[in-house]
Amino acid sequence: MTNNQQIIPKTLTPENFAQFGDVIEVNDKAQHFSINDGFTQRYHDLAQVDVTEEGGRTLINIFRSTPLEQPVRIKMMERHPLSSQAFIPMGQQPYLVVVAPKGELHISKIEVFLASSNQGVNYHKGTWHHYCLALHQVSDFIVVDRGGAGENCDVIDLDGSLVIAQS
Ligand SMILES: NC(=O)N[C@@H](O)C(=O)O
Ligand code: NI
Repeated sequence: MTNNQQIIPKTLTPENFAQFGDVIEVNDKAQHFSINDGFTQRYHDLAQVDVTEEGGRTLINIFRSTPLEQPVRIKMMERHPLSSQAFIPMGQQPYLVVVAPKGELHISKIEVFLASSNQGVNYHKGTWHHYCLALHQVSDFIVVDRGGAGENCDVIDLDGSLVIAQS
């Protein structure tokens, strides 16, 4: 039996997520301006969509994700070496974001964030992450990622000894 190491999720902010990717949210630091006769504020260019390597094209998808049993054990990490991948929640539930810096995966570098339903995330190319982790109820996410040739998903299986504190 491996030792269980419990990880307490951090609050997701653009600053503490910067090494992994972008946080897609309305905040006063984001570039924004009035459009549509003043009836709309455009929060502009919030994430670096990077999908064109090796002739890739943009895909817009919906992921309908079922929550895993709590407490969530981290049993895998994956990365997309050819593209970014963005998750934008469509519902009202928070969700978990599990990431590690690009390059060689170091278990000790895994970080867990609790994202609110008002926050999307965009993993930069090569950022290690767990697949989509909904909480509390089946949740839909708009997912912007890459379609095209080439292997774009490296997966590493882990032993589940990293446990995310009940969220
Ligand atoms: N497999 C797939 O399309 N989804 C994963 O990449 C994920 O991050 O959820
Ligand atoms: Ni992914």
